[in-house]
Amino acid sequence: MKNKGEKSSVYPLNTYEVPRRTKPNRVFMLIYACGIIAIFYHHLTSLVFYSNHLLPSILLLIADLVLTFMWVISQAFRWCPIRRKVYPENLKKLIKEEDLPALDVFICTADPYKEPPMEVVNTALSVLAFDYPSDKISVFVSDDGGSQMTLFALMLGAKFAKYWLPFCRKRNLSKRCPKVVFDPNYDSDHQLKSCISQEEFLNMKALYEEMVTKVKHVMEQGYVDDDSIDNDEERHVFDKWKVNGFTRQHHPTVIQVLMESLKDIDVSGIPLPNLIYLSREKSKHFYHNFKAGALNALIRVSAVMSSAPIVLSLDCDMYCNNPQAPRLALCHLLDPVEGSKIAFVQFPQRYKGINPTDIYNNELTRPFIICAEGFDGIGIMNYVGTGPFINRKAFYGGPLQSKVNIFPGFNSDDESDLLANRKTMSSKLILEAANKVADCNYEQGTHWGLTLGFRYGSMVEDFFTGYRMLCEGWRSVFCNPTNPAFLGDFPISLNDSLVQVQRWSVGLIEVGFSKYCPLTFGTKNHSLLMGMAYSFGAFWPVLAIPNIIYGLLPQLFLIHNIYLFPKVSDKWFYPYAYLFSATYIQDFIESYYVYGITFKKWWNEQRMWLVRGVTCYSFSFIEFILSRIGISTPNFNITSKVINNEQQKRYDQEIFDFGVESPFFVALSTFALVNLVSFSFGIAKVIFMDGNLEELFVQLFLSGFVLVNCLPIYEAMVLRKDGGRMPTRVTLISLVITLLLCYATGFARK
Ligand SMILES: O=c1ccn([C@@H]2O[C@H](COP(=O)(O)OP(=O)(O)O[C@H]3O[C@H](CO)[C@@H](O)[C@H](O)[C@H]3O)[C@@H](O)[C@H]2O)c(=O)[nH]1
Ligand SMILES: [Mn+2]
Repeated sequence: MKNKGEKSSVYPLNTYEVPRRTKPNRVFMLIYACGIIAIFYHHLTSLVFYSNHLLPSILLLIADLVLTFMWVISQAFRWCPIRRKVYPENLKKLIKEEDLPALDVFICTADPYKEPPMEVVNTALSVLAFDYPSDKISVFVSDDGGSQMTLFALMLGAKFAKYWLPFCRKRNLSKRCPKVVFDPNYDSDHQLKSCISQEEFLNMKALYEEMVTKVKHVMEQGYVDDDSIDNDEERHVFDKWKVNGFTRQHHPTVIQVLMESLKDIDVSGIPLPNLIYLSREKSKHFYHNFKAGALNALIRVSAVMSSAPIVLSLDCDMYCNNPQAPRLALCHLLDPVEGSKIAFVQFPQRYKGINPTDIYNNELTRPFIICAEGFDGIGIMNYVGTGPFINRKAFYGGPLQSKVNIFPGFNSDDESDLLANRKTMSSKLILEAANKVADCNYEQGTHWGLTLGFRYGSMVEDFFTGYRMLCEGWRSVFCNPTNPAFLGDFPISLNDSLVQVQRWSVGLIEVGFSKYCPLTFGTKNHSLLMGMAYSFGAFWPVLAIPNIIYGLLPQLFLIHNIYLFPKVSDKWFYPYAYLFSATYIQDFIESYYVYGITFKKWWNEQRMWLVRGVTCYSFSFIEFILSRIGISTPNFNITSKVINNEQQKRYDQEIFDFGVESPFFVALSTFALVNLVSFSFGIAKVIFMDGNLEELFVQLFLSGFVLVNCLPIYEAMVLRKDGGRMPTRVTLISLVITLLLCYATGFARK
């Protein structure tokens, strides 16, 4: 690595390095481009002069055009990737502790049954315990599930925090999420053993477990019963749920201040942070815009109650793993030169409990780390929904705006009243104003969702909003400390994982095929490289096209003795062989040597690329088209964070989980069967019918390649007996479709 980011300052807050591979990468781009040109030359000449098989030739040309388009725009990531380093120790030299900026943390939850309230409490406690002045932290939990159980759990969490925060602070614990500290597997951490007496540890654990038991009881009941409540004041809080007609989809705003810095202190006498529960108003008559709507309500409510200049947004399952996180982010946000231009500092999405070879590629190192370093090199970073520290100003317009009105909708008299009353967060005036901005009709006729706050119109509000901020002239930065700042949950079953990626894909396509298409809008409003990099994100799902064409077409035609590629002895065979192997080899070298991804992990990632291509990427196109013609509206299917023991066991043993009768699996099984039939036919032909291997080599190789990728699918169809096997109905339906496809190809011979 070459160090290029050396700052002249004696106490730099951050530097960056340019990896040595950048120049070789650019040379490689040139050679690779020559290979692509050769293939297109061959395509055109063979299409014009010799094509006996017009339809498949055109389809293969389309597949290559899409692959080329995606390759070209993806080069933005390889152009000048960088790796940053931060120096939080220098922060102290530049800014006094009492001058550190205040921080508002947003935590979103939406369903107590898919997102257990104890998870939310753990996440909240892990950030309340940041290594940061307590009275500068305000945590706002948004509950789109409108659940009294979640509020109840947070109430207990607030009581527990009085003990928990001093406990963490006194020992300077490196992990501050109670669930992690009290996990029996965490015992190995010597830090705990060396600095806490066994008695103290057990006392704290007992307090935690008492809270868990109470929450469990309430969850079993489905409501907060009188026995679980300590006093009338608390009882009164839950009266709101007793009103007739209070449902998840239809209820008034609930705002509850659970801890208030100016009033509440912990057991060591230090002020506690602020903790606020918010469930914005929901009405059947207003579209609520899912998470983006929740976040906009949070921006406004927090503006009224605390208006910290820096905002951290987290999903409820993303607990803080590194209490230094705010200081690491400040190393960028307080940078004397660049700081004021930065809209957000993004930490990568990292997960706990990924199995050793990451069978479903949940880690997503390619988009979350490798592409992120590429983005960072062009001065921007993709916003990934959870883990960004955001400059509050960026929600209200570009970096050059002179005065930001963070109280839109209030006149200046109201505004000064609010500021004067700010000291007591739970004052009537503040609560009334906060309730007003959380109303579901508040946004009517305003610019919220259009040019203010989180932008509506895409299921990936994070990708879309971050992108629009950058188009307004902001910069953003990627921060990836060795000790991950946040760790979250991920779907442990294949179907859930595909459902999640389908939602992302729909959201990305919504951006790609809108007037904000990064290829035009981004390029014009920012830079060519940014347009390319963001387009790669927005058009990611179009990889389904080459995937399906290359995964089915040559195979189906092989069965009908039609050969679509040059013979091995033909000189045109070489560009194909070169591009195929160069793509995989480059990808592997980069993954293995630069990012330490083992061969098995890498192979699983390649497999998931194929799997997603035939399932969620393609299905997302169908969903997108259906929504455009008004047949359906995309829905935010919340990923379940509840552990199913049997599924968890299979996941830990690295066994694929099919098990449900999902349309994804019909598509996947059909894909696997076509390749099995084609490969068997090809081999039989070479061995028994004296077929010419030279002629059918490419098609046979492609079938064999997909076949190797699909081995777990055949196993799940035939050999397995457990709950994760391929359902028989899915196998039978796919078999019928496979036979139909093989038969129908006969008609498309010409
Ligand atoms: O109506 C809704 C739906 C979801 N959420 C919250 O959104 C977050 C993400 O939901 P999850 O089901 O976990 O989806 P993921 O696919 O894991 O989320 C990723 O993708 C989302 C965009 O699709 C981003 O918003 C997330 O930050 C990012 O982690 C959770 O905290 C939910 O509580 C809401 O607040 N309101
Ligand atoms: Mn999630």
